[in-house]
Amino acid sequence: MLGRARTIRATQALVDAVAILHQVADRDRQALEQRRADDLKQLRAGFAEEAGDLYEDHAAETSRRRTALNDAVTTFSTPQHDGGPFDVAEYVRLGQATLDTDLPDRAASPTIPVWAPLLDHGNLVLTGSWSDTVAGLIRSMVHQTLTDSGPGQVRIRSVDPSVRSALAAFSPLADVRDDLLTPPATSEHEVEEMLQGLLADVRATVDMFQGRRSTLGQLRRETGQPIGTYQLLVVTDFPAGFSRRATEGLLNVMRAGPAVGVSTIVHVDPAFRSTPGTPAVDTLASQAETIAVTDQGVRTGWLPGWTMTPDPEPDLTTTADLAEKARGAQAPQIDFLDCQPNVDLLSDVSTHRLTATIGRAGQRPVTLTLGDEIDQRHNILVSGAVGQGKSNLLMVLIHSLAMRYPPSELEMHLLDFKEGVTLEPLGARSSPPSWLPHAVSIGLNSDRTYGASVLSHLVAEFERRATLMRGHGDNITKYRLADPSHRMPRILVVIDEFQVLFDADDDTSERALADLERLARKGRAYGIHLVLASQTLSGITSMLTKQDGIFAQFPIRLALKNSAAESRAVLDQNNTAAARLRYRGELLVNLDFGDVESNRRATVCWAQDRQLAQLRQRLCDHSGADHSRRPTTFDGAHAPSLAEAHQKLSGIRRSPDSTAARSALLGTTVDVRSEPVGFALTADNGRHLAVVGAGAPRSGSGISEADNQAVGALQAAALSLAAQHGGDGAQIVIVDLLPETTSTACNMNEFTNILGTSGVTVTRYDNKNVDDYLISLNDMIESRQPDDAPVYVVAFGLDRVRKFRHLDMARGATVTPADGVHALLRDGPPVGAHLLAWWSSLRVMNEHLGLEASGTVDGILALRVTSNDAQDLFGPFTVWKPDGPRGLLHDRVESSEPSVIVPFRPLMTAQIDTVRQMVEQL
Ligand SMILES: Nc1ncnc2c1ncn2[C@@H]1O[C@H](COP(=O)(O)OP(=O)(O)OP(=O)(O)O)[C@@H](O)[C@H]1O
Repeated sequence: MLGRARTIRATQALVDAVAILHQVADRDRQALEQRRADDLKQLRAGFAEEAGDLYEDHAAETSRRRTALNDAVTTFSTPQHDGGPFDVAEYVRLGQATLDTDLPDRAASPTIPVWAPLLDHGNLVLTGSWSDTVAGLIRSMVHQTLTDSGPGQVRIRSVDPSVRSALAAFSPLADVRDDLLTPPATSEHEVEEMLQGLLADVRATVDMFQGRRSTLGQLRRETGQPIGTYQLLVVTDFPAGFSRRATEGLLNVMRAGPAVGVSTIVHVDPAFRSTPGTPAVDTLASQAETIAVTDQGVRTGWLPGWTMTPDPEPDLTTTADLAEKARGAQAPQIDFLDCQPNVDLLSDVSTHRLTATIGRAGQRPVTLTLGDEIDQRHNILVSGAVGQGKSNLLMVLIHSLAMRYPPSELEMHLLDFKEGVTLEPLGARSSPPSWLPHAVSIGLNSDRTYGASVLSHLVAEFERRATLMRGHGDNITKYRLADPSHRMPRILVVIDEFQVLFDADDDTSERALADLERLARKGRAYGIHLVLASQTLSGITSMLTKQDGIFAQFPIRLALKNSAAESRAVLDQNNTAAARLRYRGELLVNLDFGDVESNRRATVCWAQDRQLAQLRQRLCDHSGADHSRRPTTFDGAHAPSLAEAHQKLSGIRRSPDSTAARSALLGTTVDVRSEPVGFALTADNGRHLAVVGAGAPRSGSGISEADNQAVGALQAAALSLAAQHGGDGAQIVIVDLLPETTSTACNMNEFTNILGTSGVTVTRYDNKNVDDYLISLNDMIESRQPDDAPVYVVAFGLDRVRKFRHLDMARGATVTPADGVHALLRDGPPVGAHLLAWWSSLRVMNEHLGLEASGTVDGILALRVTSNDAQDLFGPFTVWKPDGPRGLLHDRVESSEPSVIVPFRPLMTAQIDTVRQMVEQL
């Protein structure tokens, strides 16, 4: 602002000074001519002395005036720019002008800096044959336009039919954003197209002015928003390449453009002839200030009588810096809370609609309405390239809604498929409570299985609602109006990077797509609204359009800056406007399925993490921070700890009935409820569990032995069984054949000690005595009675038994360890004996089980096994690519298909005391 005020004052001063100087110059010239004549006369008359004085007087006078003028323009020669987005190069400096005089001492002539009005003010027409001077002047003007305007503010377009490539040095800008420097138009057709595009831009901005007489700069300053777009069109060798239509277009752009941010520099080469019937060059010149480059020098139309010496060309190597600045350009921030309307916290009802305020367009708030019966806009599609403000936009949308509606009016399911922490603070881990009370489930680092399960949960909810509503109208509004006591919150489902759901061509993808389609088409009636966000929609559009266009159910399109291809994907085939956005946080709001006519530019308000946390704290306070309503958080990258396993045990009470089935807890479901998953150990034959596959990746994954999933699953199983039995005489036999490093990393010693405090009898075997123990199982099973207290053999690393089928005759053995294990497998469950064992290799497990025991194990938990092994285990159609902490659990009796679980982590060193205390309190 300051810079502009100074610029205006300085401009005025300059104009005044130049006017004075013109008068002076004219008077001087007349006087000079008169005096010259007199001089000659006098000289001839021999009065040489007097003539000398006269010349001296003139030199002194002009020097005095020059000093005064230079003083007047000093401010102007150093324009003030604060580097903000509102800066615009209103004037560009061309060089120094010297007053044409016939004085013998030209150095004594006055000189002034020459500034040309440009953006927001006018156009320039530069005539002269193509030369270094012409090229230099053009480059200098473009360079200043870019340096003196806010970064990324001005787009340069060019018409270059003779391929002069005068602007080649600015090409780094095109790498930042293809619209910052578009390829030059060279053919007549391209020139016409470019001018049509510019005219459309001009018209769109004129519309935005709504009849106000103003310039774009004034409008921006008034609104505090970088609305509209500044563009500089550079034409070389006019009229070459210009058809009559293009010339008329150019004239229109020159006439109407400057006030709305489009200025033009036209180089006219007198060597080129115009197409007959086209407006003459003079007509162009009437819309511009003129500069003439001739052999006699450079003259400007606005300083007649002065000759200009152009400034040296600027250092064009700095264009890379300009490009870098443009890359980092950011919209002015609009505070999230300032942007929100003045409504009471958590006081709105969602019977008719949901309303959120996400930013501003000029001074007007940008409000989105979902679910309204008249507008029929129910779902939102969001896109934005990396780092363009998508996370912020989603957080703004979520929190704007959360402020208005209480959780009884609005519930949310939030899913994030990218590795990120955006949603994490919304989960229930925070203290004091600052989670999002509206969130039912939050999926961080979600995987496809989880995503698909959220969608099927929502489909189930939708069906539940459909049944409820029967007889009360066919949509949520009617249902709620029919009887105000009907409580039915609307549900908002936000899925960031949702395309990940369709990454593979498999069952999960198919299921997810089918559910998503149902929700998108029918969910609206039941108050379920989808917000799907993505960086890269273009890859999946074809897939989604094949399904009869899911996107046709998403009237609201929100596009942050992205490539032209993405812009087409999120908006419309003909709509590349998102590629021309300039800032992070600048948004194209389109409420009409991406139709190009409905584009509206806005700036998303900016929500700071701390501000949102405080807001959520207030929301938690207001809604009573009902702990039973904490969101369930599923973090795909993390396995639940044993301490959490223990918390989940609170649901599994000790049963006084000793014959009741006990459940060995192994992990949690990959779904909205994130529930404990157990394997029931009943007295039926086959109730054993085999864990198979590597428990941790071999190397380089960042997952260490301390996270060994096989150990974690079996520790949780043992701990949960102990919790269910306590002191009823049950036994847990730990067979620890783990390599020492794994055993130590997973705190097996501490774990066994803790288990011992639970009331069950714990015994432990290792490599040294495992053979004898396994052999003894044969007799043990034979001697047991059905009423005996259960015994659970929990074997960690059974494939490390070296002499599994070895009959040790030397010691008089009559059975092998294999016989003992087979006896347990075959006959154990009816007499309360169960095996839970881990083999890291499927081959070894098959060898161990052999024909004798095949089919005697109902439960298989596969960890890191190959796809072939997974198909051997679960059937030829199984797709299993374990990535992260996941296991595929199949209870062959209970279900026809395996399901994905997240196995618990082994006992962590940091949790030893916590888990010990928990077990002591059982
Ligand atoms: N509306 C906005 N106003 C001001 N600054 C913003 C706005 N939106 C984003 N920014 C700036 O851009 C940065 C990136 O924003 P954000 O994390 O939302 O981007 P993103 O598109 O989600 O990025 P990514 O996909 O890479 O995680 C923010 O840290 C902030 O500095």
